[in-house]
Amino acid sequence: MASEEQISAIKGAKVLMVGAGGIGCELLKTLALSGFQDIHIIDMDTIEVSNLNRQFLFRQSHVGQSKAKVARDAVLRFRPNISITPYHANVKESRFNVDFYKEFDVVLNGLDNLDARRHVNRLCLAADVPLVESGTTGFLGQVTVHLKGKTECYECQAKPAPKTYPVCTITSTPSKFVHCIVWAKDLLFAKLFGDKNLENDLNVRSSDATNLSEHSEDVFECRKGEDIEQYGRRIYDHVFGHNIEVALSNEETWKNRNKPCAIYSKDVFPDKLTKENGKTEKGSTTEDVSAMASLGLKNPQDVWSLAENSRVFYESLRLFFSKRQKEIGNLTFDKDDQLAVEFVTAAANIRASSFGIPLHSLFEAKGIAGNIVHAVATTNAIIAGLIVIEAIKVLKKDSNNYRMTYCLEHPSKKLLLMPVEPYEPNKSCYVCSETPLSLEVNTHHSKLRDFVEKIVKAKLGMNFPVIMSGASIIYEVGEDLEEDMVAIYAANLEKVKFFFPCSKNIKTINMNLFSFLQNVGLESTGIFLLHFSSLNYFT
Ligand SMILES: Nc1ncnc2c1ncn2[C@@H]1O[C@H](COP(=O)(O)OP(=O)(O)OP(=O)(O)O)[C@@H](O)[C@H]1O
Ligand SMILES: [Zn+2]
Repeated sequence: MASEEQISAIKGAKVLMVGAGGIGCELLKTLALSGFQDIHIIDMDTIEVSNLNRQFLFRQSHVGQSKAKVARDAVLRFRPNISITPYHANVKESRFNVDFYKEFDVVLNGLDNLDARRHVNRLCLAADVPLVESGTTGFLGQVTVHLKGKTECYECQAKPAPKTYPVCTITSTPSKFVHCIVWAKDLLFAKLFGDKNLENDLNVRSSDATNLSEHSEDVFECRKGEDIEQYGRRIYDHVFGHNIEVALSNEETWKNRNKPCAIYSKDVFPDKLTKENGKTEKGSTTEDVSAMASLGLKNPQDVWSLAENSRVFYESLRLFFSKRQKEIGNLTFDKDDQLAVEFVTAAANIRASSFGIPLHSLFEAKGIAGNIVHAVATTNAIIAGLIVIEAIKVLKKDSNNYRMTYCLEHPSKKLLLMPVEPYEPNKSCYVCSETPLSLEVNTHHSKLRDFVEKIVKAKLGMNFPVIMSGASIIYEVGEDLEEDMVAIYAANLEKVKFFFPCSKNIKTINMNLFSFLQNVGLESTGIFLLHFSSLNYFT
């Protein structure tokens, strides 16, 4: 039973929820049932069929509609007198600024990605609003409380980087199915359907005997007069045949490894592919276009033979070029894109077959390709309950009792929920502390672009950096910049030794990154130190 004090804290509170997915649906319901009366909710997504098994506020008829709006309507049906304000929007939009955050007593995150979490963390710090952060993966979950100056912020501890694999394992010596998936998804799929200008480690030159005269052309481009079947066969033979033979020619590589075998289309494809595969043209929308459907393959849990994978490979390629041509050049792999999953599954299996690695079903391949750990609705419900418990403590300013709680898969000391006292802020956190952060950059080689892209944006997560040298802006990102300024900034990005000052003395450049004030001290050695002072977020 809630005490009088709790009830009045809840009733008077204005809360912001970010995310109306698995955790968000549970959270909105629990907040409403706990007596919260003024809830704002931001979610940028629309409802997908795959959400329905656990995001219980949504029904089949809602597919395609805003999650935030449908979640609101569903909850108002059983709590008609409370106020729920939905925003079908990205939380990173500029309208959700410090002033917007300041209106709330507490912010509750039910997000699924680091980028948005970091963004909300920084705005909560800037607005000095407490944040209750959460996450689940299968049976695991956690809820943490972040209060400026009192507890660590979301970014005080470095987050483990997603698993990566050495490039040579992916391109030359795969030994696990996941290596074949990464190859199919990040190299082959990206090369065929993604941005052609992006760097890619896949061998792009062909030295196939039929084409000696056109040696320099990109083998992944469709040639003049070539029909889609010829193109598909050529790609197949190049990546699964020719490239493997080239790899085999390097004897050293295979001394202590099993040799792969080259696979050519003529050995696995029936003669007239197009006729056989082209008979059914199901599907008119992007979501409906499916190689499995047109080939009559029904069960995504079946493991296909090499021949079946080869047919899916060709058919999905053909469907991309015939039904989704407009998207080619801009596609990135998406685990919810059926045709993309079919292509990647087939390509990974053919490669696996070549390297003697066991083949997998589309269902398994999709899980690996999308880094999917199947969501557990119960974990989301438990986590949502814990978020509300912490939110109430925040509202009562009961900071001595804040807890970070971990939801475990197996009991530890007979407990499945492990509460821990929150940690103190990390004194060297560049986001919430005032301690400068030092970075070393080799100014002889680094372009301003390297600095902006690799450090400021990728590493530090600054979305709209404004970089100043003395009083002048040398780089800026923004929606309403003049064209000539955009051109000047673009030119600045390409400058090497940009950081070399005219004078040999240490020079200070004021860096205003997302209105972060920063100083750059330059040393005459060509290495400079960057001092961050994160006092003035978003001011
Ligand atoms: N930048 C953002 N702005 C607003 N909402 C966001 C942002 N990033 C993620 N979200 C929302 O956070 C929610 C996270 O929910 P959840 O983890 O259940 O993911 P999902 O996309 O619904 O399901 P799944 O990824 O498991 O298929 C999603 O509804 C997503 O739209
Ligand atoms: Zn911090």
